[in-house]
Amino acid sequence: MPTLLGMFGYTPTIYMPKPGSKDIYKRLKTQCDNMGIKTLPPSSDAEALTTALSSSDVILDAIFGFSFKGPVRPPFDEALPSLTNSKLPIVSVDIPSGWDVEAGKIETLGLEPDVLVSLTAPKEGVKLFKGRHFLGGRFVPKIFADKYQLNLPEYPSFAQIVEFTTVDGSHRL
Ligand SMILES: NC(=O)C1=CN([C@@H]2O[C@H](COP(=O)(O)OP(=O)(O)OC[C@H]3O[C@@H](n4cnc5c(N)ncnc54)[C@H](O)[C@@H]3O)[C@@H](O)[C@H]2O)[C@@H](O)CC1
Repeated sequence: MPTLLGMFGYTPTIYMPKPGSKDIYKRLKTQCDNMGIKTLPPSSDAEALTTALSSSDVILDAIFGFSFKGPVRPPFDEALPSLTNSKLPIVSVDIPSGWDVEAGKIETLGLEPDVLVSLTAPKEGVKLFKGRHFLGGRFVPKIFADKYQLNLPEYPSFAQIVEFTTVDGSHRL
């Protein structure tokens, strides 16, 4: 994601307090370095994050994924409140960080994003999400969507993203 943002002319700063040990994380970090995208130095406190937030416009939350299980351990137990307290708009990827994939926001530290971009299909835990809600990841074959009654919205034309609408057809917010 940061590499795409860089290509579209944004200047993201990455918060990754513990360098990822998986090969995929290492390769993504190399791509970001090669594009001159800044990563905050690994740290166990949230000071650098708070400083970076003071000169940021929006938070793109991709900290925890659908396999997250609470409670939130350090250093994220400090980082999540810093993100919330910044009052910046938050866009979460797939599931807001700190939310349980099925039970939803059961952790008090869980983020309250303004926008959620669900991938492939919205997860059970975001049923009560009230902000703007988009769906991306347009690769579910109709046979699976029907079989599992995913009830996915129609993507217009060649779009790779679609916004969920309310029952009266208007967009949320
Ligand atoms: N894993 C996947 O297949 C995909 C992940 N995506 C997104 O990528 C982001 C990261 O997803 P991951 O699946 O890597 O996320 P995980 O929730 O598996 O882990 C992210 C990091 O958080 C740490 N962590 C997990 N539980 C914790 C807890 N309770 N307290 C403190 N630290 C904890 C893990 O050790 C890991 O370093 C998310 O926004 C997710 O939605 C999507 O972009 C696409 C597919």
